[in-house]
Amino acid sequence: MKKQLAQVRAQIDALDQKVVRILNTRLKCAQRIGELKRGAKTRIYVAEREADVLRRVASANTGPLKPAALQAIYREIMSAAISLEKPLCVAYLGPEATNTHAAALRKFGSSVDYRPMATIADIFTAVEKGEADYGVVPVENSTEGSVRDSLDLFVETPLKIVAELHQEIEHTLLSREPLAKIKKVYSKDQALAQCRRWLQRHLPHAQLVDVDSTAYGVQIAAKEKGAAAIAPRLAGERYGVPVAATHIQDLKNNTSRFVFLGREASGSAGSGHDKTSLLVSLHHESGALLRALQPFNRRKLNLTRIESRPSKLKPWDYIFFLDVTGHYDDPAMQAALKELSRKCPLVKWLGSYPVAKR
Ligand SMILES: O=C(O)C(=O)C[C@]1(C(=O)O)C=C[C@@H](O)C=C1
Repeated sequence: MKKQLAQVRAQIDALDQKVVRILNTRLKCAQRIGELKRGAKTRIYVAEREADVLRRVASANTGPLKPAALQAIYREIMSAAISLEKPLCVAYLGPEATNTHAAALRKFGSSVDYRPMATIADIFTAVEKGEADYGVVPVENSTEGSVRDSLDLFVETPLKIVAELHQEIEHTLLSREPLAKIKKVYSKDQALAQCRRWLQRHLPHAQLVDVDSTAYGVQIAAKEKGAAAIAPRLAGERYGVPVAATHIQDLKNNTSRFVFLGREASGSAGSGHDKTSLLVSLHHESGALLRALQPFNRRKLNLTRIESRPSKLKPWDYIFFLDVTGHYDDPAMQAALKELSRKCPLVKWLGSYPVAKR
């Protein structure tokens, strides 16, 4: 057995040499692409190309490599490629170890720079001002629905959505105290709401305190007597707060959708499997919403989401967020948008980007 083990390990050693050589050859190609992009002043991160690369390698995979492992490996390879093309900075809702941080790492890998921001509004501002190249914000959750803080910021921002990601969210109660001694639970409003029933059952007398992020709640719970936080388990490890209870979200498969914001929209070619996000306001007349949706329906453009928010300009005046399958530059989408613009006082294109796997 010892001899056989040594033989197979020698085989692995030889293969590793080859893998490293091939990786470096691939990275040299990325460096060349970087030169070309810098010369032409075009985008370094190209979501639609990454989606294409991931599709190609997935279809070449005959196993035993698992699809998720292949995807994670390629995430890191492309992250290394990006960092050789140009140092990129991604702003996320900090401090470290929030769910938004995890989503950012899953999208951009570990070779780019990350910048924690105190609030969701700060993420928009950092990208708008060019202090970060991209920003990541949560937009909706399968248990609690829309993240209002994020949606409202889309009204004013010139930024475009360049990518999306679905991430399963598991909540952990972190505290230095046993359950019986917990008087306050700190977390982001969305996380508190996703654990509402568990909190009623196990901590009915605790005060629930809404703070700017889950990991910020953990920083408070690290210092305050009688305090706990709802956050990712990793945040407990990061800030030295022990686990008091795990899997406390009310629904299994609790998933959040994150979007990535950039100053430049994704390319006109698209990935072939894209989604377009829009913000629309309507005239106050009966049937206005129906008429606004007809241009998509007639062209068989699938409406995957509609969400209303108060316009904040007048009471009972609303704006609508629409997600439609297809790319902004598709002829059918262009025709639908032209028609929509004739019917609505405001149509704002928020971005077109590859549809993420759920
Ligand atoms: O094809 C490009 O535009 C590249 O920069 C290369 C590459 C890759 O490593 O495959 C890296 C970053 C981009 O986001 C997309 C793809």
